[in-house]
Amino acid sequence: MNSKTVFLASSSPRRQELLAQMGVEFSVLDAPIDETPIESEDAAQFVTRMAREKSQQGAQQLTDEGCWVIAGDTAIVLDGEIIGKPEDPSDAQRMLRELSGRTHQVYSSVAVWHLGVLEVALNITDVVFTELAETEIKNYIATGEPLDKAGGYAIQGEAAKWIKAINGSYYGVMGLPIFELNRILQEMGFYDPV
Ligand SMILES: Cc1cn([C@H]2C[C@H](O)[C@@H](COP(=O)(O)OP(=O)(O)OP(=O)(O)O)O2)c(=O)[nH]c1=O
Repeated sequence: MNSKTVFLASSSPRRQELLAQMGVEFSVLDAPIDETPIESEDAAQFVTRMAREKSQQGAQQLTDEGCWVIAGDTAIVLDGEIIGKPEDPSDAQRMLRELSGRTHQVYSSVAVWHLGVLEVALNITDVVFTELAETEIKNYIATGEPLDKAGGYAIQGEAAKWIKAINGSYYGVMGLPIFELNRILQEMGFYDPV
């Protein structure tokens, strides 16, 4: 049992579910930041900066330096271009048409803040999508599932049936690269020695 005080700076139910799956006990913090990419940065720089800023924002709300603050960010990358979350159903339709029959990358970062030290890791996973018919896209959008997800789909939801293969981390695609997070926590001395 680990008695550390942990905060997850995220409103994402997926990140909450995956951190709980790791066996970490935590409270949730709302850490809103400006999520606009800077023109000069690439996808890797963008998603790692987002996770860093979310965890720093969360840490600023706390008075106890000894707390642990975890945050993450997930973006879809197609032909080197970052695809964020759809703004509305027609934006989701545009994204799913673009992803149809192609392989894209999911960039998923995780950052941990503790005692003023910040560590960040990035997972990049290839996702192979089958060809999608217009009616499939329409019906999927009607479920509401795409709207709060990067790229307009959820691997853990109905979109699972369209994913031929992934090369990388399922948990990264879902929103929290668990393996990388565990490694950072080990390196930062989160776990009690056995
Ligand atoms: C690709 C993909 C993304 N997603 C989700 C994970 C994230 O919640 C979301 C990406 O948006 P993010 O901006 O990374 O996160 P968020 O706004 O949901 O939460 P917060 O910033 O407060 O931490 O997309 C899935 O649930 N399944 C998937 O297959």
